Order: sequence, then C-alpha cells, then structure tokens
Amino acid sequence: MANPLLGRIRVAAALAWTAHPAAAVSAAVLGVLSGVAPVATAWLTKLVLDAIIRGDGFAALAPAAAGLAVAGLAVIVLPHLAEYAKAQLRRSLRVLIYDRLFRAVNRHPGLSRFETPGFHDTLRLAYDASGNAPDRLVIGVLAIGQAIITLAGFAASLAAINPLMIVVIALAALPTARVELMLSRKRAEVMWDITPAMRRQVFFGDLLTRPEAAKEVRLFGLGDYLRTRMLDEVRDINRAERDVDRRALRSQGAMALLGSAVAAGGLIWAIAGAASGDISVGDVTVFVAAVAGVQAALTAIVRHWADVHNALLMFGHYMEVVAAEPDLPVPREPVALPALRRGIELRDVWFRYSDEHPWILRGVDLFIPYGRTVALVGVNGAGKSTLVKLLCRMYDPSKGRITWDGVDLRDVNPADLRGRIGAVFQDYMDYDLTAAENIQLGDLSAGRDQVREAARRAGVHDTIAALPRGYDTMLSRLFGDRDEQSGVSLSGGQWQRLALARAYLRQRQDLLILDEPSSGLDAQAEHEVHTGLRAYRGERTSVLISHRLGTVRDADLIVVLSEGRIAERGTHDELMASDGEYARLFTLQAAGDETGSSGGAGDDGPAESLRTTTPSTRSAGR
Ligand SMILES: Nc1ncnc2c1ncn2[C@@H]1O[C@H](COP(=O)(O)OP(=O)(O)OP(=O)(O)O)[C@@H](O)[C@H]1O
Repeated sequence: MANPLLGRIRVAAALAWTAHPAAAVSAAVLGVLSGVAPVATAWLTKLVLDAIIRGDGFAALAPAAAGLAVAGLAVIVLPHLAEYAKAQLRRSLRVLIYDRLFRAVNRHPGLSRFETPGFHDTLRLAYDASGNAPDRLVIGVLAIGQAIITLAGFAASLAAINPLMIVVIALAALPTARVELMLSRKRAEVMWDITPAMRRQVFFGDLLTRPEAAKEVRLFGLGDYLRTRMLDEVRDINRAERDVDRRALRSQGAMALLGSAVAAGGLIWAIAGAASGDISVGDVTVFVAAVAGVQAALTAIVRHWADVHNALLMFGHYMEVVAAEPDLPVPREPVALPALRRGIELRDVWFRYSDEHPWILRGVDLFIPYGRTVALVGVNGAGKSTLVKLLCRMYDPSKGRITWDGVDLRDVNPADLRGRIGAVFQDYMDYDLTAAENIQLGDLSAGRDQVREAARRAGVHDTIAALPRGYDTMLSRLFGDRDEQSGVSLSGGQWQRLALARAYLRQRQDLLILDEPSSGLDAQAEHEVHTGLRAYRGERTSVLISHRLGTVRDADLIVVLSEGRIAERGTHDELMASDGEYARLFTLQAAGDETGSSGGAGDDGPAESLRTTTPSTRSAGR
C-alpha cells in the first residue's frame, strides 16, 4: 500500500475521532467483540459436542454450555449495537466533513477556481465523496479489523487441526484479493473519466426541469433535443460502467469457483478424518465453521479493502479541495483598509483569465476619484464587467496594480475590501428564499427596519408588501410550503430591484458598483431607479456600467472601453464634442430610439425608455 493511502486512512481516523469519540470507540470495541464471537461460538460448540460424545455429565458441560449461550446471544445482539454506533459515527462524520469541505471552498477569495473545469470536477467528486467516503473508510477499516480478528481466531483453530489447510485457503484467497483491488482501481478511474459526462447529464436534465429554462425549451421546441443529449450522456456513462461490471463478473465468478472448490475439498477431508477417528466430531464442527469463517473473513477483508481503497481514492479529491491554497494570495499581515478618501487607481492594468486566454484588459490607467461617479461604457465584450470584478478583487491583475487610497488591493484582506463595496452584478442572483432574506443577504447583521428601508429605496417595498406573506413570502416556486401555494416568483425587473436593495443594505460601503442595474426595468421604473440611485450615491464613489447611455450621461467621468483599452474619457459634453466612439454610440442609440418610436414602440419600448430617462437625467445633472 502506497504511503499517500496510509496518510488518508490516518486523516479519516482522526476525523472519526474528532467527529464523535464515543461512537468511534464503541464501534471499534464492538467490532473486536463481533470478530471474536464466531470463533468463540465454534470452539464452545466443539467443547460441548465432544463432552456429550464422551458422556461427561451436565455439571461438566454447564460452563461451556453457558458460554455458548452467551456467545450465541452476542452473535445476535452485537451487530445491532455495532450498527447503531456506526450510524452515529457516520452522521457526525458527515457534518464534520461537509463543514470542512465548505470552509475550504469559502477560503478561495476569488473566482478563478470555480471557473476551472478540472477543479470543478474535483470539487464535485469531493462533494460526492464527503457524503460517504469518510464513513465508508472508517467503517471499512473497522470491518477489516473485525474480519482480521475472526480470521486469526479461525486460522489458529485450523492450525490446531490441519495447518496445511491454512496455506491452501490463503493461496485461494490471494488471487481474489488482487482481482478486487484491480477492480476498485478501475472503478475509481472510470468514476473520474465519466465525471464530465455526469456534469453534462445534470446540465441537460436541469434544463429540462428548471422553471427558468422551461419557456425557451418550449418556445424553441428543445425538449426532445435536450432529452436526447441527456440520454447520450447517460448511455456513455452506462457503457463505461458496464465495461467494469463485465470485467468484475468474469474475474469475481472465477474466484468464487476457486473458493468453493477449496471449501469442498476441505470438507471431504474432514469427514474422512472423523470417519477414520483421526479427529473428533467437535473438530469437524470447528473445521467446518473455520473453513466457512476464514473464507467469509477473507472475502470480507478483500471486499472491504476494495471499498476502502475506492473510498481512499475518492477521499483524495476531498483532501485535495481541503488542502488547496487560496486562489488569490491572502497577505499574512493584511494592511487595514482605510475608509476611501482620495480614490481608487488602476495603473497599467493588464488582465487575462488564464495564460491560455486572450488579453481582456490591456494597460488600463484610470483614476476613480472619491465621491464621484465614473461610468464605463463600450460594446459587448469590451471588458467592463471584468474591470469591476478586478475592483472587487475577484481576480488579481495579470500586470499592473490597483490601489485604494494608495494601498494595493493585494495587501488587504479581501473580506475587508468587499465589506466596503456594495454591488449589483450583471448576473445578480435570485435566491430561493423569502423576500426579506433576499435583501438581508446584503448585510446579515441588518434588522427588519433596515431591510424595509433598502427595499423602499430600490422601489420594491410596495411589491413585497402586497405579497401573500409580505416580507416573509417565499420567493420560489420550488421551495414553498408543500401544503400551500405560498411560494411566488417575481418579474425580472422586480428581482433586479431586490438585488439593488441588497446592495443598498450595506451601510459602511465606500464604493457602489452597478453593472447594468436597470437593464430589466421598464422606462418608468428605470427613471425611478436612476433618480433614487443619484440620491443614494450622494457622496459615495460609484462605478456604473450601462448600455443605455442616457442613464450615464450625468456621470462625472465617462470612460469608453474598447478591446480592453480606454479609447476615450471625459464628461458627456466633452465626449460628444470630440465626436468619437461615445458620440457615435450615443447618436446611434438615440437614432435607433427615434426609429423605434416612430415605428410605434409603446410607452414601455426602448425608445420611450431613453427619452423618458434622458431629460430627467439631464435636469438632475451636475
Ligand atoms: N470567466 C471568464 N473566463 C474567460 N473569459 C471570460 C470570462 N468572463 C469574461 N470573459 C471574456 O472577457 C471578455 C470581456 O468580458 P466582459 O464581461 O468583461 O465584457 P463587458 O464589456 O462587460 O461585456 P457586456 O457589455 O457584454 O457585458 C469577453 O470576451 C468574455 O468572453
């Protein structure tokens, strides 16, 4: 056995001890007793039978008979007690293991690990392994211990009767052990190989069942296509599993035949020995029990070892996740992040998602002054969202640096930094939780009054108040009460306002990042949100991304990103005067809106949204 596997057993044993010492000790002690009980039963049976055949009186038999009764009782009761102790251990282990796994996952301050397919597969296997590998390991090791005790007892018994039989049985067992180990290794390999297919299967299955996807799936008639794609994955998985099962059937069948032949040969030898008077009737019973016991114990050892081996390989994924270094270097002695007073500076920032990816930001120099609003605009894929993710230190720049009042973001604790940032990302989350919880996730320490206040600011209070259970309404069609239809779903714009309320809830924030905060809103709502935002932004520093240029025209600084570079910067008027990319986009949008308007777009159409928003934005301009 290789050392890493031993190390994993040690880790699993330490986990079992930490999880529930009493259950771990009880399971071990009961395991030892369960191992001894069959051997004791066989020997006591022999003593009683031989005494009866010799004609000893009951008085002489009584102690062995009593012992036999106790051993019989133990054989029946011990497994139940052991099962209970193991179940207790299993439950406690599961809590501990999940706790450690998700602590480890949370230790990654950035996003890169979650976007790496290899790590994703390891994480998935680690998650699966966390559910059962540690208890399979611990319980397998205990079962092996128990089987070894039984084996040793019966081997000693066989040695007393015919030492040659031990050698024969051991020789028959060795190939079985090899086969089982080979199969377990093969199973672990197949598991690793089929993980991507399993991920795709879950993905297609999800698409077929998720309410968010149901609309498009029906509209585009994708049901059969997705079902076929999912079944293709299932068939691939089945094919890989079937290959291993066939191999198992062939080799395990051959080994079972070998074992039976050895047992039958031994039995014929014992009966012949008893008939010729070489061994006693009691010896025959011990022999029969020993042959069956040794084979059962050896099979148990090999099977459990195969399972332990497989669990050890799976457990390796868990240990890999738990031991993984944070995806971003976290300083040992972080610099305390000061409240923002001067501004945030990007100095020659270059970024790509990995060495294999193209450059997304190419030498960005930008100063975001304290208390001002900076708008980032540009075509799809220009790098706007990437830039704000760097501001939150979801990634570190590949080259260059970002400073907060002169302090490099790499030198501060990421949690401190994020505590000072409120953000609505383009792909904000809808949580299947109550309305209040959906907002409270923005600041877990906030009370109900603050939650209401944030909802009011985001213009979603009235919507929530009108829900069946107000703020306590479950915003999910999936996880409502089963007996009631209390779960509800919101519209896209209402969800977006909830996300905004979540960002508003953070009281201490110095930097407000809004990546397309009103993309899902109607014209009136967008106008309200932007008016509210301007009031709320107040003295706060904010970075605003929007494709609706009318909503950013009053920003103190508008920055046009193009292919990862800053192509233009200035106020709206300056940029319009310079007649560059911004002016082109702005004019194009306005013209598009005019066309849309004359084409008969209703009050909620895009034309109206820009026209409604623009004048009010202008009137509130700085
Ligand atoms: N996690 C990621 N891994 C690899 N590439 C990514 C990742 N996220 C974004 N990109 C790539 O980076 C580029 C810039 O994306 P980004 O989201 O920053 O653009 P954007 O300007 O915000 O675009 P949009 O206006 O469409 O939101 C795109 O080409 C995109 O494919």
